[in-house]
Amino acid sequence: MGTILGNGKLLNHTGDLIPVEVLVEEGRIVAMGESIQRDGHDWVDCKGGLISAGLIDVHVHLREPGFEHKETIETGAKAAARGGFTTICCMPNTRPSIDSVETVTYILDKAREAGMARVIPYGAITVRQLGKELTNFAGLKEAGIFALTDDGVGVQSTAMMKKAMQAAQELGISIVAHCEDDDLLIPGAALHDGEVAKRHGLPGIPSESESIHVGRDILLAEQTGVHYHVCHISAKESVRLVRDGKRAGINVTCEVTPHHLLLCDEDIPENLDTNWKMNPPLRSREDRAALIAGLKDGTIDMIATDHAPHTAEEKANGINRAPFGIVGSETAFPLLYTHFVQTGELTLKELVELLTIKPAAAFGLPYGRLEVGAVADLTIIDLETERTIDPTTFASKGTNTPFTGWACKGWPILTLVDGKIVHQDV
Ligand SMILES: NC(=O)N[C@@H](CC(=O)O)C(=O)O
Ligand SMILES: [Zn+2]
Ligand SMILES: [Zn+2]
Repeated sequence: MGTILGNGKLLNHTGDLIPVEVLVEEGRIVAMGESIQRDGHDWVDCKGGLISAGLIDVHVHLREPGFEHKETIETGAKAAARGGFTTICCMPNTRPSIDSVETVTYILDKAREAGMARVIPYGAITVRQLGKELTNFAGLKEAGIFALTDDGVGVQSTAMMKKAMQAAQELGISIVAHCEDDDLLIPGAALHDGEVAKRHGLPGIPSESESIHVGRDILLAEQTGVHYHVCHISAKESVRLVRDGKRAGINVTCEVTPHHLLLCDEDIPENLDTNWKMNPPLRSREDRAALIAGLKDGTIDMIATDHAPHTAEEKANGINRAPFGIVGSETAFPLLYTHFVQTGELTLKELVELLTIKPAAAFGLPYGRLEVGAVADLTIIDLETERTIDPTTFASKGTNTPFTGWACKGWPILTLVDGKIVHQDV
């Protein structure tokens, strides 16, 4: 006995929406067609919504272990399921950081218990993310990490990064980088180093603090042959470097966040609401345009949220002292659908691919495809009903979003992981 997802729509090869039913049995998609024999199967009404392969988010912060007041694996994986994400990859800047087999195993166990989105942890590149000593890559790989990163901080030493890439390449693990050169940072800087920071009399975070690492690392990736992936790309120079790297045949990929695609520093409210403070910062209008251009021409491979929950108390510390980061799991698809697909900037097919098959392909994940035989990770999205973003309804512990009150369509109403319903709002 299986479950039929009925009354749904499928994006076909030409990008048209056609009626579809999907039969799920024992965690797999076993049939798809305009109409499937009832045969005593359960039947779930998709209410005319889009049936997509489950969304994949390669960049989230789940905060556990160590910062459970901000988020737990359970609340973060639930928030992801609510946002239509079936696979999420969690960052190692926890306490302890994810730099040992024990912590990887702890997270995988907790995630299994939660039974929400599938969670695949990153392993840290360096012990305690201090940039001094490489972690046990082979052990971490064996324990089940997604890839290696020190996200939260940049790897400052060029020699350390080169050593990491050589070792990762030999083991077939990707190196994922938070690109930030600390030498170029002014302590307390919270906004992009541009007109807006200047107008407020604040020190800025320069674009080069990101792009210098992007350039450095692409050259090292060329030398070492590793798959190198840039986190949350934000500056136009970084986009150019990735584009040039790809043209030169270097194995480089990158992600962009919904907030860097939707917002720029000019949008930050005059009161400097700390829900607009994130790392990297919202950059200039031209940077934002370069990100959109990069997304369209294939330079940018995927969209990832950088879901970074913090408590309201922490965020109440003023623009200089509040922590960097905003939540994203529960608003990503509706924001992107409303502001890129409905406006004609991207097709629905392009958006879905940027959140499914593109991240899966870049990292070799066996998910992201809607086809018979595939793992039944599925997301059903209501493309019609408009709702307003309301953080009080979030499953995440974090309510730190600049998008409160934004009216959107494209809300995920049903999420299945391994054929099991993990979110249902129909
Ligand atoms: N993006 C952020 O602004 N913050 C992240 C760290 C990170 O992604 O670098 C966090 O852990 O809060
Ligand atoms: Zn980062
Ligand atoms: Zn991050």
